[in-house]
Amino acid sequence: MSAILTLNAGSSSVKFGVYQVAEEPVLLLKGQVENLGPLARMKLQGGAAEEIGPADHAVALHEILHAIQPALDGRVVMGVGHRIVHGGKSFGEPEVLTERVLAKLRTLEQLAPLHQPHNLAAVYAAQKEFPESVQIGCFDTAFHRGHPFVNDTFALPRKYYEHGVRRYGFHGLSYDYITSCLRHDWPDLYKGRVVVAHLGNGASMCAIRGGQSVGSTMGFSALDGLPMGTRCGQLDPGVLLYLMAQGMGADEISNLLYHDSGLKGLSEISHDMRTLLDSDDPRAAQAVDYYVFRIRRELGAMAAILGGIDGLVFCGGIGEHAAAIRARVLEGMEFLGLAENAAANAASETRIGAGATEVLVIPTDEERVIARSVADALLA
Ligand SMILES: Nc1ncnc2c1ncn2[C@@H]1O[C@H](COP(=O)(O)OP(=O)(O)O)[C@@H](O)[C@H]1O
Ligand SMILES: CC(=O)OP(=O)(O)O
Ligand SMILES: [Mg+2]
Repeated sequence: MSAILTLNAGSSSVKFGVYQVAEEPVLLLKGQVENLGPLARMKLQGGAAEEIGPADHAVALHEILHAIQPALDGRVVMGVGHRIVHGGKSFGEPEVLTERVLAKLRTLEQLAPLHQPHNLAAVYAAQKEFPESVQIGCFDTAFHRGHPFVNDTFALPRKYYEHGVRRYGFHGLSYDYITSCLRHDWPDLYKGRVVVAHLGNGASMCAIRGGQSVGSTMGFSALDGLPMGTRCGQLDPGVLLYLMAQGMGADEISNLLYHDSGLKGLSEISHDMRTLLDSDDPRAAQAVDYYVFRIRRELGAMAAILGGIDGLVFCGGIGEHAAAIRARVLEGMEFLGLAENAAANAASETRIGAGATEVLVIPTDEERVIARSVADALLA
């Protein structure tokens, strides 16, 4: 009997899944090491979170390889599927991770420093642990490769576009999963105009028409668009010029924008939405205000790109669990047909809208999208 393992190294967690190989893979075990840092937790689906002490991505991976043994129950891991955040302009489909492909992906590490090095480290670890298995890379950027030119470019001299300075967009595996749910359960919505808000530790929004991405708030790197746990979101490039003129170097600026900004930087308290919502510190309230303001602003932009919207979907850790944030995003949005069904929202039900535009909460499942791609490769 054979199995598929999926590994999804995010900026604050490593999520994993074990599946029985089948055209629609059968889930055997799912879990995550979350809150990476001094107080990381291992959480298996259906179980309570267990403190595992300090863990970075490497420790998390080690713990995961240990935790999956009972679920494998003697099954051989035939394929390991990896979330690879940046596929650059070359990769629009899942790829077998040969040495040639990996060499290309290493050149993109600088564009996604919170993810790409960890994604690739997981590949090397899996190659070692499961030498007989095929490694498949599934790219966050792939879902957006069909963007129209105006949404794929910056207004820089053309040669930069040719060199790959483009608006790639990310969270594509999540959008792919949400789109597959719409196709299955909400076929009319699938054919229509939908905005998906993936609000996790990283956050972005995507405009989807007929199942195809036509716009994303994220751009060249996973810094652009919405503010995130520790990332700044959209920033006037003049700020960077100013900081450089003040004597800050590239590494220092990178650290500022990726690690010390966003909710953490604005609140000076935490990157974690739960902590901020529980706090009565005015700085926490201001950070949340800014977060909501930017989501609402981008919602307007996405609706304009689509020429109106038929549905809004919330997903990601915050999108799935923070009813207060969803309520504030929907407030006063009647001009887009959006209204909140307060009881349904408070209970995080699937349908939380009370207006003409459908509003859904759909738990995303990047692991399943990865597992499907591995199954396709194994069964081809
Ligand atoms: N009940 C909750 N209320 C508010 N925010 C939550 C809740 N549960 C999780 N979150 C937020 O979700 C974030 C993690 O989202 P997730 O999508 O799992 O992260 P990642 O981007 O690492 O994949 C946490 O930083 C936390 O702020
Ligand atoms: C691309 C990105 O920001 O991913 P995550 O939300 O997992 O950090
Ligand atoms: Mg994530």
